[in-house]
Amino acid sequence: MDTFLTKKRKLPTEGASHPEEDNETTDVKLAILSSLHPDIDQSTLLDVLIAHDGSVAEVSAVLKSGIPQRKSSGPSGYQSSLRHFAQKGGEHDVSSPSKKKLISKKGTTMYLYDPVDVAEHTPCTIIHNFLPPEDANGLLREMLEESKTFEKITFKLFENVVASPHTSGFYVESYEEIRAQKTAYHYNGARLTDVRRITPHLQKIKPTIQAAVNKEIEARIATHYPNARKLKYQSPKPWVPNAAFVNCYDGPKESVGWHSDQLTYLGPRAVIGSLSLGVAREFRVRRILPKDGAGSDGAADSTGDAEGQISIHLPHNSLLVMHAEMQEEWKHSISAAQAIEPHPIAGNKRINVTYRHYRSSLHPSLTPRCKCEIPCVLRVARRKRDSFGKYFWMCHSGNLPGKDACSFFEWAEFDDDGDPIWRKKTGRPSKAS
Ligand SMILES: O=C(O)CCC(=O)C(=O)O
Ligand SMILES: [Fe+2]
Repeated sequence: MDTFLTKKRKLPTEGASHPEEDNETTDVKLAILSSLHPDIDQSTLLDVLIAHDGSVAEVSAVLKSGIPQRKSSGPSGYQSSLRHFAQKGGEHDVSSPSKKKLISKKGTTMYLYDPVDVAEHTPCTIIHNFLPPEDANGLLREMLEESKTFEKITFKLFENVVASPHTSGFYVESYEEIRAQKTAYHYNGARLTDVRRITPHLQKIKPTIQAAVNKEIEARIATHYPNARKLKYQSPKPWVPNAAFVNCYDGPKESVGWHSDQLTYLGPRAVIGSLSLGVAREFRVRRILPKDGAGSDGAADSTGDAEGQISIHLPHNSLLVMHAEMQEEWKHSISAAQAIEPHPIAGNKRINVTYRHYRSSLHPSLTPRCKCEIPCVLRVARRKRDSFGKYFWMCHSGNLPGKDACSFFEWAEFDDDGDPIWRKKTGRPSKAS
């Protein structure tokens, strides 16, 4: 358990009810709490401390009111819910997550383990022990074998070519699709060379993933979206994955930096089903706010990071659903770990499979081409309040070493279901199917 916690991290000082607590380090606070509550283990105390903005007095008061103890016999990563500890506003009001009192403050990380907490505080839902164990292990073994030939993705960062801090593979359903991926699709301005046919285990679990993700989407709409209706631009059709990206993180230092997933082929309000296998790691999410606008608590700053990070614990055989509000409004990452708990099958490795739905209406033969004659990338505006959330097409050859992006820019239009509307006469259909 301790392997997932960074004990040296600082807790928030703002909002502490006793100013004298401000200069205490986390370790000192934990030591105080430990001596007051010897029956509660340190990592649970740490989570409660974070949930209460680092206030020892507040935590102690809450704990005295009688708290269920952390179960030591649970699976790796099990923790009692924050619900037992954090006194939050609007806990039962799930219709609008924005109304809830935020307990993740700027500069801090809130650690979540319980699926109810994840659904409440993030744009994700998580299902633990998702597949029958033999299916999860079968897929893990298959992907560990596949990952021996995975490569790092290289991309241009300013003028340098850098390699992703993990390796990956990309799987589609047919040889025809492999050919299309290699000839028509572009990622960061370049074509993929390593595209693979879906494997027997990836294929076998696809219907289970599909059914679960659709169920989670329905539940999300019913409980979290205004008037219990799908979001504008979200597809009304059932989610049917037709591609899978597989990542392999070999050891605690392998990671993926802060990003949101490219919407070019998934379209607006995309939903992604993400299965974790092997070593448990931390998935971090943070909300993006316009740099010139105030956040929900009026605390926007120049980085747009007004609410702090939330860390979701991803154990072996857990399915994380990234919902329709995620890619546009949040960023995510897999942070490097201080230490990991080796997995009996995977050793130090974590395998992550993200199932995605590529929209036929966003096939690169239909989307705008820039002056470099490359199909454009679809982005969402996030810098300014006025244009926040608007989609646009732009050149992505600036991602290629030795090339600069051309000046192509076009606002993107979508119908209510997220399929593109083409108004200009550029040879594209007036409305793609
Ligand atoms: O490994 C994960 O859980 C996330 C991977 C990811 O964000 C991606 O492939 O885009
Ligand atoms: Fe991602």
